[in-house]
Amino acid sequence: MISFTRPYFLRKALGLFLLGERGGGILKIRVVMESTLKEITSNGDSVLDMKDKCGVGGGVEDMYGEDRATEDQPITPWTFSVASGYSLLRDPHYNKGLAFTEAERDAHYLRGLLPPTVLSQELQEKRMIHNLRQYQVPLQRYMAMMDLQERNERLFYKLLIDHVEELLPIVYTPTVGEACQKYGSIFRRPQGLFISLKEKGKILEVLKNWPEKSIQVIVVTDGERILGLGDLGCQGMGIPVGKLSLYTALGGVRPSVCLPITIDVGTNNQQLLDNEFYIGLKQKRATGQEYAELLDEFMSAVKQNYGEKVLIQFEDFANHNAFDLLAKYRTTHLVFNDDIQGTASVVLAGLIASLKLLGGTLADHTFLFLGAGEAGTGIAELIALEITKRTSVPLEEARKKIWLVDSKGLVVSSRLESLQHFKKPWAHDHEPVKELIDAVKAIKPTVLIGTSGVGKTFTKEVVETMASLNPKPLIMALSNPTSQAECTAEEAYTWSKGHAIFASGSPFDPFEYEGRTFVSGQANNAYIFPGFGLGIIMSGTIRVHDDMLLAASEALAAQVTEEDYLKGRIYPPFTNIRKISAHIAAEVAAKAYELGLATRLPRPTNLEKYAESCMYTPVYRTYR
Ligand SMILES: NC(=O)C1=CN([C@@H]2O[C@H](COP(=O)(O)OP(=O)(O)OC[C@H]3O[C@@H](n4cnc5c(N)ncnc54)[C@H](OP(=O)(O)O)[C@@H]3O)[C@@H](O)[C@H]2O)C=CC1
Ligand SMILES: CC(=O)C(=O)O
Ligand SMILES: [Mg+2]
Repeated sequence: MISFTRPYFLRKALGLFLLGERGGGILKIRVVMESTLKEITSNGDSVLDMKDKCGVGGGVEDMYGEDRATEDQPITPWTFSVASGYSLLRDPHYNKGLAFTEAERDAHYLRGLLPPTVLSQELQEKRMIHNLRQYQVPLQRYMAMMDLQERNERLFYKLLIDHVEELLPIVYTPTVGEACQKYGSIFRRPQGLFISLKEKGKILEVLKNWPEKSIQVIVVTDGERILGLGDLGCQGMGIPVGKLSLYTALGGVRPSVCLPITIDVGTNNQQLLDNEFYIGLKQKRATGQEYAELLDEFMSAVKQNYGEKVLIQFEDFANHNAFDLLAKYRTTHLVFNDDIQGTASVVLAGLIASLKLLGGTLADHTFLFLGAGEAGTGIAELIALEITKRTSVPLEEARKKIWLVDSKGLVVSSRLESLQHFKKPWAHDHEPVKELIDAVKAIKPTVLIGTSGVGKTFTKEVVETMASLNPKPLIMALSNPTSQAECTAEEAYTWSKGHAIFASGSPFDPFEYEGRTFVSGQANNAYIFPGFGLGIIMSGTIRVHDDMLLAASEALAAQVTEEDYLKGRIYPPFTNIRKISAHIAAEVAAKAYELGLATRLPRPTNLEKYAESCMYTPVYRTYR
């Protein structure tokens, strides 16, 4: 006997609804009128509810991506089959392990394939976290989490959501950095698509090899600047995988619509090229036209395969490509560079929040950055933009409050000729200064931000000087992973004698100084991109606009409570992140509607409730 799954909404045509039902390798299509929709569904949401919830591209009728291909555009014929028995246990989307009920074991040919005990998801979760805690080495925990993700997706996400503060440092920075460094050795099964130079001319076909057809978010890297660890080539795949698991866990974007991609154009990392276990192309990086052509083919193929409204997040590209890619595609595609834009938004949120502790307005402060790359100049520009919005000071003037130091020293006008284009707006008039400490003494910043990718660069003298210049110096050590942090929480609090307000890109444990416990915030774009992406998807937004980044910053800053301030933190804890993400999503979507960039019409009245209703929850579903 073939058992069929619950019907699901495929498309609406001529006022009728087409429902799909899967069973025994057969896709049954039923045509019904709207009035009968409620009757047809059994457990959980009605099909009508599903249809009204957020769908691909934020639209309703293309929920399964069927409508986005034009009539004359070739499509791939594909079929559904129902997993049952052994293959059901091997399917991470549907596997529930020992949580299959007696009835499900009967209906799905599972008898004898599982031991007799039936466990609840809660008990499975308790056992899993207990097992994870037995591992002393973070990389072992990472591997156990990845195994779980490949075995039982819902349990993975439930565990991650319920233990977010504990597990974020495992699936994300800092441990994901080590995982990328060792990716060749720990690689088991593909978790995303690898598109290398070998696939040139065939990228559309490669995209069609991915099992999911309706994709809403792609995180793509070319592996050249993985965190502050440099060029890790193809092994950078850990980053898109990790970022997308946060899209789901923190932002509630369904895992099936997320696609991690690594573009492999070679690597200039000689150690990897010499390593027999390296999994990528063993050649130096392609550059220039060869690189541009591959990226262009990729961008076109993505749009052709998934439509206008797929969000493409560029992640950990080196700055010599990142700015150009963003500039090239921001008017033709829905693109977002997390390192430039997401980081800017999260740091601006922290700065807005910190004004409660520091006093004054943003325009009253002076900012000094160590590092003038993607993160540094991205943040600098958004601060300047926010100042102009709030004060009507022209952008050029606002920029003068912001100074950057790169590997050659302070960015000043006498260096203008030789500066990369993204540094030029920051080349103010000043005599050359070589060292950071001298720049601190000369500029007298109230805020010091590290985006250099180089650890230990905020020395004792630097922090002490900041503390001598300011009653409450704001110090942000943003570089990841922990080994690359410009200073630790302990150093910031000790050297400033407990006066610093501190935040870092990778997390630090609370630190006790002279009887007071300081809880530093994590200034990481993980606060922003999941909610930002959700806001874009649910509203069917077609382009990213800077005002949406400002809206996200203000939404995040508004979530910092008195209790957080008392502990010295300028970011809320991650424990509330799903509520925070819904709030960010709502504000981002509201801005998109205001700007006329949102296509999901009519606009839902209560965007925050709508965002919450769109969010994936990983509790097990009942199988009939
Ligand atoms: N917390 C967060 O959410 C995020 C953190 N980051 C972290 O920020 C770091 C930088 O990333 P990104 O901006 O993309 O990298 P880039 O390579 O674009 O920029 C690095 C900048 O640091 C400068 N630099 C390097 N070494 C030194 C040094 N010894 N002294 C002074 N300046 C130096 C470089 O100078 P030059 O231009 O002269 O080469 C460059 O301007 C990484 O560690 C990354 O993990 C990034 C994004 C988000
Ligand atoms: C957090 C992040 O995106 C980075 O360090 O690159
Ligand atoms: Mg990044």
